[in-house]
Amino acid sequence: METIKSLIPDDLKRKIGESTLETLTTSCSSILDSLSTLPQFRRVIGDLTDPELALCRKSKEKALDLKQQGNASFSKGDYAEALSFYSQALRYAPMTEQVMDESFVATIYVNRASSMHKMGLLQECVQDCSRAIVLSPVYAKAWYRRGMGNASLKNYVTAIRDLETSMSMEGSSSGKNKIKEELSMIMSYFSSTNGISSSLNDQLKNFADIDELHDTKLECVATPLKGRGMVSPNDIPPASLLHSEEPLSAIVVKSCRETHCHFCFNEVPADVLFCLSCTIPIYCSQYCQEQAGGRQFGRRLQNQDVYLLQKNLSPDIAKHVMETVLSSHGKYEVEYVIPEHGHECGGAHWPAVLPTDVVLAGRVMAKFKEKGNSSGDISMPGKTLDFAHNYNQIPPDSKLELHIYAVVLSYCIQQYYALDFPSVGHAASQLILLISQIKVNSMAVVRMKALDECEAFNKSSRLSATAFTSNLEQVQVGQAIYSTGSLFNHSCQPNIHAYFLSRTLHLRSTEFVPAWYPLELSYGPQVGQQCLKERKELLKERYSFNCQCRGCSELTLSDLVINAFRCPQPDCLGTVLEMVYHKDSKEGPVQVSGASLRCKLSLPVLQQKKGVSEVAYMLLHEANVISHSDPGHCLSCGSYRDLDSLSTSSKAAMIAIEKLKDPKLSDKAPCSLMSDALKSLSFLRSIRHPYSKIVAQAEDTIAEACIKIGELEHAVQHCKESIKILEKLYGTSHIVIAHELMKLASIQLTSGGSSAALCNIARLEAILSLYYGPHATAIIPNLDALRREADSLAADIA
Ligand SMILES: C[S@@+](CC[C@H](N)C(=O)[O-])C[C@H]1O[C@@H](n2cnc3c(N)ncnc32)[C@H](O)[C@@H]1O
Repeated sequence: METIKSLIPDDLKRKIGESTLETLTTSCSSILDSLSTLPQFRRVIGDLTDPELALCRKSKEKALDLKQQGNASFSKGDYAEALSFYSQALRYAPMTEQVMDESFVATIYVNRASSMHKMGLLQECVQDCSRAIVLSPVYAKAWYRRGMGNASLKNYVTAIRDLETSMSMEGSSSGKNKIKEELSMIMSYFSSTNGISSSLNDQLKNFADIDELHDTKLECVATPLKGRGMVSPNDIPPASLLHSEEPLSAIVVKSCRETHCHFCFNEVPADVLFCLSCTIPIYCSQYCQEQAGGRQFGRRLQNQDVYLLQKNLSPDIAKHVMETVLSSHGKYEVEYVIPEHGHECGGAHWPAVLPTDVVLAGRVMAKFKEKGNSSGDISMPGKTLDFAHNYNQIPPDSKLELHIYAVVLSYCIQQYYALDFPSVGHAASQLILLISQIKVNSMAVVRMKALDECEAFNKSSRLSATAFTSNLEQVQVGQAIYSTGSLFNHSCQPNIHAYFLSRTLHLRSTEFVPAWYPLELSYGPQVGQQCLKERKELLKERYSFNCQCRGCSELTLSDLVINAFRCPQPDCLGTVLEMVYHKDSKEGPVQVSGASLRCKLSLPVLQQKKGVSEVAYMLLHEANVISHSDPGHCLSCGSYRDLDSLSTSSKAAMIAIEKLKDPKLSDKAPCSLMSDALKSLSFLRSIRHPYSKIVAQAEDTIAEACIKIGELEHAVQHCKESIKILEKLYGTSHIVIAHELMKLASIQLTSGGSSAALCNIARLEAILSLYYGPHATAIIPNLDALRREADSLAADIA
């Protein structure tokens, strides 16, 4: 990007920076004229799109080398390392029908299956064997390993069939004898267990998704301040599932490229699959592989295969082979989908290099192209997608980047479709609008992250105090654009909650919403999380709009206390702020200003010692209050504090407390560190407002440290203090409170406070069902384990 930027003359940069929707076509024509003639630009495009230079090409030599390294690791007993080498070998092995060496790929699958069998990954082992069998139905070793995997899974009937099949295909007599031995052992075990088996299907049933019916009507209406928005003509009760939707297009984020499926965004299992044509995407299953790549895995049984099988094998065995191959192939209903990654892997690596937003725009464009847009006009989506783009509000430097990326993307896509991208400004301007639409409307697909301690907890049969010692974290795994989802506006005090199962968006009401009232979700910032000023800045920077939500047009209690100091008067709960809020002179949103602006409160009003929320209300709603209060004065009684020195000492106290987080300290935190932290906490309490978020964070950090050193009673106290503050900032039914309750309940369960824990678990369940309904178990890591523990305790108490 920087190379191309440097090639653009300064006057053109200025013209682009000042461009508006009206002048976009002209600025695009100018950049096309300027770049297309430059040899350096042609070289950059060549590097990105020339298959000969691509870094993502398959290579049988590399696959062979990796397979051998896998064999070496297997021989020395390092099965995890072997698994990783075999996976990399599969990544590089050519797999398209024309060039695939089927027996080579089948061997790697079986070798990987053997490593997984050794590691106890039994289902994954059986799956890899089935993949090998699809490629090479008469491969005796694949049947043998599948039989052994099924036997370990106690699927004895199938295991016996697999081993019989293997025996009938095995050429060597020593090999046949070995299989015979295994077979007789499994048969005798099978008869001794009376044929009890747990089939894979039985286990998979547990994962069935719960589908809720919902018939909420949604309508898109024009709003005075936020463009279009969504409402319902009916009253909506809390916790109603309002909407579910598949994305128009989606892409995995760069940080998750090696860990999460590039189609559904779930973490990949040990038997990870790869793109058949290039080495970039990874998939969790054949289904995702086909949806993204658009090609069938392996090959289907041909007529001559069937003939040969029937000729060479007994009818029973031939039937078992055909059923296995067909069930591995025909597991999913094949519907025509436009492959998401199909147009990207023609031997070029631009999808791995360009920013996520730009590649996502390319995906949307390719979908429109493949949906039968025969005109060859690849600039259609910008016109067709009816989404906001906010082009005029975008900062000048971002406009320049958009121009460059639009030109680069058009060359990349052009290479795959062998189209002549119209080298006119209008086409490029449509692409710019499409990328801007993606920036404004795409959503971050997120997952709740389980922490390391939680994993340990899951494995142990009894609850451990370290189970939920850290907060659950939301991590972004993908970026996706949804047709209806994009019409919901943002609120810092949302009344609906968005979450994702795989890549499907779900929207659920978190409170009662009357008919025709705006249904709004949060694009990120929320009241309680940051103060008004920070929220507004973030939305402006990330989405280029000035937030007009209910949380930003009325000053809330949370905004007045979140970063506040406490009043120096011991009996006053007033708040001392570093900045001053005032209402805009025009009837409109709250403006936030720095120290120079005055608060509109008269001294008599201040002297009445109003509560914080009353003061907040008057501050903005009573036109006659006059401003004479500088920052540093209590909003209730007017008393003064020196904020400069308080800020410095507050930061120093936080640093002392944060030292407890150092992972090197683990459970051996020296006493002096804890006593320093406790002194700092008590200092913070003396200067910060009792509802300040900084105090909540300090309480939380100390609670976690107390758990590490086994001081569970103290941990409970600090955790409770933190929750009390968070309730003031977010409200009592916010999802943040549920996460904290999860931690508190788990400590209480361990420290013997079982009835208090059960109460907290009941509260947490109520909040989770508001936000996630029956999907809570699928979303919140380890919730099931906590529920099991609570159930057994409830039974003990009863
Ligand atoms: C995802 S779109 C939502 C639908 C959009 N209002 C429309 O007409 O297409 C996001 C855009 O809606 C507007 N918007 C959403 N929430 C807003 C808010 N709280 N305040 C002001 N504008 C908002 C902004 O223009 C923003 O860039």
